[in-house]
Amino acid sequence: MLSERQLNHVHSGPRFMHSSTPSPALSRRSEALKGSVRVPGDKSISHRAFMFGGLASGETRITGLLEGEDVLRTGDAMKAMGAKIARDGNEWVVQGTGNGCLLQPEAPLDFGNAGTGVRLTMGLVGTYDMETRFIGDASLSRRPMGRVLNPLREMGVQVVAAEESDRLPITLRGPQRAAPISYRVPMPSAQVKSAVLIAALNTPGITTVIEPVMTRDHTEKMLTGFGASLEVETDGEGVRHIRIEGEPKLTGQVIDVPGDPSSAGFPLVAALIVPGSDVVIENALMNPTRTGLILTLQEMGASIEIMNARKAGGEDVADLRVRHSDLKGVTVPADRAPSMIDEYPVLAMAAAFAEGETVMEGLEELRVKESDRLSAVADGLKANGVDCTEGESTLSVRGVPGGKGLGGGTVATHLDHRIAMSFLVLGLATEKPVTIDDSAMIATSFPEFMDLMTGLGAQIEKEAAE
Ligand SMILES: O=C(O)C1=C[C@@H](OP(=O)(O)O)[C@@H](O)[C@H](O)C1
Ligand SMILES: C=C(OP(=O)(O)O)C(=O)O
Repeated sequence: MLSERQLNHVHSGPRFMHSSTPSPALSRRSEALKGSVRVPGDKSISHRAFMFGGLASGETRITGLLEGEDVLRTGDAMKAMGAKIARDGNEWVVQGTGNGCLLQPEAPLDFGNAGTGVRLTMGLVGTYDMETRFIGDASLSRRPMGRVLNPLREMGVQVVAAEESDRLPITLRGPQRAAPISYRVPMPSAQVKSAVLIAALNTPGITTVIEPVMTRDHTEKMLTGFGASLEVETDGEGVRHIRIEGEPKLTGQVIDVPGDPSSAGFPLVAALIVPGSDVVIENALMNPTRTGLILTLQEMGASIEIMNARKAGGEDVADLRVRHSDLKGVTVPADRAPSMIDEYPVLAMAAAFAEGETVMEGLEELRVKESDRLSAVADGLKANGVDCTEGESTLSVRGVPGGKGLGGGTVATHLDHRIAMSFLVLGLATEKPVTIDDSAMIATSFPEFMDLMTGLGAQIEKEAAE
């Protein structure tokens, strides 16, 4: 069910702002978690489903869409540029404008907290001969946008206005005819790769994106599904060369969005750390660019059974049976980071209960997420008695199996949904409760989080604000 806040969002467009009153929450040591759950649809695929559906000719029908605030804002942006989007029972129905036919929005596009939404949409509209203004909340306005603006500048896009160091609010003005480029992505980022590939949709000729380290490949797969001509070649060094032909005809599709493996990480880690737990998470996306958390937890000794592995809509999916496990610390190599980039906060919670030390390497990208996640995790762990060390791009956590003496602290979430959910998971197995200063941002990616977790037996409650 959509909340009133979400319905307003989709039906009347602009605009709620995150409430200025924080909504603290608390979790406490819980009895065994039991049951079977379905996590909401994958956020990355949901953003792209609205975006490509809104651009394609004809109708796109989407089931399993994540109805989180981030995705709904992408839907609003597509509507502001001419797409028609409506919910019809369990489906979302999108009538696209046709590739190359987006309209100039009348008001700034407000992406709230969503990095994916704003960065991919900058690619989408940057090459249009029109002016578009992008805004976001305090968290998004602190995040770097130069990583997307730089390749767009090479394609002929003008950055008419931006805050210092290419931060939001930003106004783009596209050229009459964009120039195709060959662009080597300087950091492992699916958002940057995707922004350039999407910009190529309104650019004549062949655009090439060179990706030294493979990141999630939803843009490549989905654009191909919508009819774009896209070729991927991996060279002897494992570097991917992605070539896309400009100005393709895109045609509406039927999309079934699988469960978000990043959201699955929360009930999954909760089941591992709460004694006696036995939980099934159904229909989780198992795309190999997204499964780093499962691999790492298995190396730590986690009991995660992958059941009913199958294909759905061109993606691997499976059900995961997770049972409480005695975990041991491991070293997580830097090259695994792209396949679990959003999962480090919740991995750190598992590490807090593992025997010995867990060392996570190659975490520099965590500093530019909704918050500086490296600091936010380290500070929250310390506030709850967990011994850890924050390096420039590393985090080491020394766990306490059983959680004795842990908890009792309040965590600053810095407008970051994953920090909020991770620490609520921590408190399910610490001796003392864990409090978070604000749970409101959970609605950006996992609106059902509280109900789903309490349904499994987790003791999580909202607290009255001070
Ligand atoms: O392309 C995407 O859908 C995403 C890419 C990742 O960001 P980066 O590209 O910044 O690594 C990830 O953190 C984000 O949650 C979703
Ligand atoms: C980093 C995330 O999202 P985004 O970059 O879209 O804000 C996330 O969901 O963890």
